Amino acid sequence: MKLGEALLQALKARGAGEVFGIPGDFALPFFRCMEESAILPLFTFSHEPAVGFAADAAARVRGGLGVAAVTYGAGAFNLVNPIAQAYSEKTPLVVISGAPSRQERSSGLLLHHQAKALDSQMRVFQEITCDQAVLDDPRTAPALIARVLRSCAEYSRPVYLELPRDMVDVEVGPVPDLAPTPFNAEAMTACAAEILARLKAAKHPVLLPGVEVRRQGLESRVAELARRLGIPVATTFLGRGLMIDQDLPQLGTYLGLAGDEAVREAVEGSDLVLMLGIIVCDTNFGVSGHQLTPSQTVHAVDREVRVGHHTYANLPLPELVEALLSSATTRPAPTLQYARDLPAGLVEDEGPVTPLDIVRGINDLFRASGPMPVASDMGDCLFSALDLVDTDLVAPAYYASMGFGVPAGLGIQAATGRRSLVLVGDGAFQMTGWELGNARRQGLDPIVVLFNNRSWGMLNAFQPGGRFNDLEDWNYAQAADSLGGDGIRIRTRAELGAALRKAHDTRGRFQILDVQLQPGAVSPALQRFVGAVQRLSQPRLA
Ligand SMILES: Cc1ncc(Cc2csc(CCOP(=O)(O)OP(=O)(O)O)c2C)c(N)n1
Ligand SMILES: [Mg+2]
Repeated sequence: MKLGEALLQALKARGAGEVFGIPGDFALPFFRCMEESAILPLFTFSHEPAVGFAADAAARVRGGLGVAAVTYGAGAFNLVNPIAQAYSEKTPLVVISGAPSRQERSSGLLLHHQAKALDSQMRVFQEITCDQAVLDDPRTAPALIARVLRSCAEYSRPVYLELPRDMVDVEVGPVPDLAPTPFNAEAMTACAAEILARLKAAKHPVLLPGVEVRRQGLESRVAELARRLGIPVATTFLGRGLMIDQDLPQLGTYLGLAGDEAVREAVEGSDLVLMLGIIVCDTNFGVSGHQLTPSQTVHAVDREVRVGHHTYANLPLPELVEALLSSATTRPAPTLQYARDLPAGLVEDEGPVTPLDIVRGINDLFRASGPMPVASDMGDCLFSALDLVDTDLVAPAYYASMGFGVPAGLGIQAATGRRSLVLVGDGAFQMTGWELGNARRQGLDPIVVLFNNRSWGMLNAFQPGGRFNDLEDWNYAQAADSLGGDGIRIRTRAELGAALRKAHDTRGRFQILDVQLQPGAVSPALQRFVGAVQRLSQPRLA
């Protein structure tokens, strides 16, 4: 089999559903191979950041691997930011970069697209991926592909494959199926026993599932564990949208001082917080009223399990969950006091629209017509998304790069066939919103709700008064038609309600709802975060 085809077959066999990419001369043979073999559908964009964001969202929403294919140098370096985000937020994403041929590398010439040296690109990607390989030898390429793709899945992090353009059509053997990386079964048993003993002794245990639970397809098994152990479940800022389809004793989303006080007390006052696949970062725990201590937590992430003050190495999360389930004794379900009533009932009058009105309108639409998968960008839209009804939600809630929303909405529909709803601010839309021009030819038609406050408003909320945050209004609705979609400017709540229903009923063309927000109008969630940060920045009384 040709190396290019062997690689595509191996990706498909391991859960990839499509490739997102932009070609270049170093990648032309691989793009031709993709088109002629049709092993995986190819979706192309106009700028590589969108390629990375779309591949990231595809992996998050569907599971399996996301795939981003680019050319060497100018293409791959454009991809660094989205891959850094995928690394930080633990998305299993495969970067395939075309590269100079073996003959070109030994020509003695400086090659176009190269940076400092021919392997500079590899060195950059070593910082934002968990495994890498150059496929420059047909004898080793299949085994390298197998190893790197296994790392991608087991560590739920991006990986990097460099594919010299003269290698794509070289005959290779099949990519072997590798057994999972082994682990110490005795250590797994001991670890599970120790966790269960701590849970048994705990009076108010809480389970916090994190992104690894979604990335490794463990939501139903973790839900079964919560039910079996009778432990209430809380999600985090980054884990918003997790466990929504599970019949569970759900507390809600833990946001520290910026969230629901009852949820905060349940988590911070717990004598055992079981954190499975959680990233312990500032957006998850930065506004905590009380920082969780090792004595009150068990934390499993990145194949390590920290129990109190000691750590078990190389214990994969899926097997840990099964080990806990196999020995867990059934305990009664917790009596839950917390049921959050989410914003709804948009008043469709002539009043100006606020971010909370947008949430009300979307929640009304989802309750009337069924939820859509949501992609949120960074900005106040991300905080607004916290108050959406339960639905599949992908959002950069930790690395927090702008530009994610529209490409992610396109990636969701490419990967699942489900039309997405995108939440994006005007600043982030200016970065990647124009990728909507690639929607129609590829059969994609997201609904884009644009929070237009004519500013980098979130920054104003944290540090008011900077004129440098002001933006011009580019009249995004007017641009829609030239890009192949429909757009409408919305000034009142009545216009918002009607536009959401019309957009939902219009298929085949993307929809831009350019919602004019009053300057300074922010979501309650962002207001709570700003208040919590200010509260924590006050000198603490001794
Ligand atoms: C790639 C990148 N560059 C800068 C920044 C820093 C930033 C975080 S939030 C923000 C303003 C976002 O403005 P927008 O209009 O989209 O949304 P809103 O605040 O609701 O008005 C900036 C510039 C980030 N996070 N990513
Ligand atoms: Mg804005």
